[in-house]
Amino acid sequence: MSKLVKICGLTSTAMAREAVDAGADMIGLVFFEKSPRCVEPAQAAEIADAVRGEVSIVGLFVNPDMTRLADTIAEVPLTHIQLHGTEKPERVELIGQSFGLPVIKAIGVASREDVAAAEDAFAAHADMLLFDAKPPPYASRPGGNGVRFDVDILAGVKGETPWLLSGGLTPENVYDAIDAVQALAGFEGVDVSSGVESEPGVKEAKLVSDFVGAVRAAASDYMDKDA
Ligand SMILES: O=C(O)c1ccccc1NCC(=O)[C@H](O)[C@H](O)COP(=O)(O)O
Repeated sequence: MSKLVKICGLTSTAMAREAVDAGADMIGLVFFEKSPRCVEPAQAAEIADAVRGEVSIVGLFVNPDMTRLADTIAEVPLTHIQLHGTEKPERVELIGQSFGLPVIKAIGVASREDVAAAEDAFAAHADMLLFDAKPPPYASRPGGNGVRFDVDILAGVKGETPWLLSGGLTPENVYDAIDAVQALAGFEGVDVSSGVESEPGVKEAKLVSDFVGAVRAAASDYMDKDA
């Protein structure tokens, strides 16, 4: 089955067009001031309008208040909200209900226990989970750090809530990463930011297209093996 590809942290309409033309399913717009990928709502609206209807448009927030969410969503109609902070399960659910949008809850994981705890806590409250590496101690942001985690820790995932794999993925390593998790319950796709950039905030068309190509190849080889 085809897997979702989310390209996160787009900062221009040209990058969004390249991501869509490469075959991405979701694009992420970062509304976190400390990120080099942060976009103002007006800029985000332009980017979203350029590809609306062709791709899901995910707004990424870190511990947002309701006013911030409401103001942003009024200016930039989104298809999904991604929460990448320390939001609690009830808060995740409240945000989803308040805005009538599916919520992707990002979780930094480093052990099997982290994965199990995240599933137990958020299964009934989030529409999708995004397993990411924990940010390194020097990081100025909770995600988009290009850091990998050992995907073997996902082996016991229950998968009641669909999930995306992220954290340090690149066109070179995403095939093997998918191969390792492809058969796991709930695996829905992958998310990338740093690995398809020439510098933070600047996506490189060739890297994006190589990344999507590697994801499609991994899914198709898996189906062939399974047949
Ligand atoms: O991308 C950012 O700058 C960012 C800032 C604050 C919170 C989350 C952020 N990115 C989250 C993403 O969805 C990334 O795609 C994910 O963490 C993977 O990033 P990378 O390891 O760089 O591929």
